[in-house]
Amino acid sequence: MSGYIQEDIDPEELAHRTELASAIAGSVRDLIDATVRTEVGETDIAEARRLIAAATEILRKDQLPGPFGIRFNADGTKRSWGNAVLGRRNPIAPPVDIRHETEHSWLEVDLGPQYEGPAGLVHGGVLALVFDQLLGSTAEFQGVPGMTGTLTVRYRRGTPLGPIRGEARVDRVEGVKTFVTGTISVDGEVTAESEGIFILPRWARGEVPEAMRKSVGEG
Ligand SMILES: CCCCCCCCCCCC(=O)SCCNC(=O)CCNC(=O)[C@H](O)C(C)(C)COP(=O)(O)OP(=O)(O)OC[C@H]1O[C@@H](n2cnc3c(N)ncnc32)[C@H](O)[C@@H]1OP(=O)(O)O
Repeated sequence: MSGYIQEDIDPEELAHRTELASAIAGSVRDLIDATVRTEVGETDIAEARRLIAAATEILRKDQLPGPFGIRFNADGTKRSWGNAVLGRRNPIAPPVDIRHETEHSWLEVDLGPQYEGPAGLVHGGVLALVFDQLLGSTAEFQGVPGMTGTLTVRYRRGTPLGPIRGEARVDRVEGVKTFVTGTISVDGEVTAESEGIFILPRWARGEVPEAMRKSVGEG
């Protein structure tokens, strides 16, 4: 499966690259927030655009020919830096850190004004995005990974922008299908719930490298 790249990098160098990735993405996240909420006038907008164009030109000096993909060391250590939810180097990603316990997985993340849907509330598609990753990662961690076949979300009440908590657990496994359920809550109150069916695709059912197989559905 293309897009999965084995790329052995020694731990010290990897820590350095991770720091750089997080730093540039953090700066751009700040820029996104500043852009959404700016009230400055035409002159400042023109000046900001000139500086952004200069920064873009610097980053364009050396680019990947396509998306980042999923890169892993021989030991299975994985980098999904382009992932829309987890991606360390993707300013679109909050980014989310998913924690795995024996029975369940969880995350806490602050969703700011760039994720707005209804006034002051998180966009429903963004919540679906977070669920997709949380539930998919939960299936992967439990050793029953898959790609999202079906994801349903029930929005029980509006989710205010700000800190949210997500939790998920595997409900059951039927053959190649893993059923995962989860909730998103704010201040202990559930605002949305979800069920996902994660299916181990045909290409991953045979002999594929373990690190790649473990990545299916995790991103
Ligand atoms: C490439 C990089 C990877 C790695 C990708 C990693 C990135 C992941 C990022 C986070 C998660 C995502 O967003 S994933 C991206 C969004 N999802 C996708 O793009 C998936 C697109 N769809 C597909 O690739 C495929 O349709 C699959 C894998 C879902 C299923 O195809 P398949 O593998 O051929 O399945 P098949 O053998 O026919 O069926 C197996 C069983 O599942 C049932 N089944 C089949 N489809 C569905 C379905 N949509 N919803 C429910 N159930 C279904 C069948 O009835 C059958 O049940 P029974 O007869 O056994 O009872």
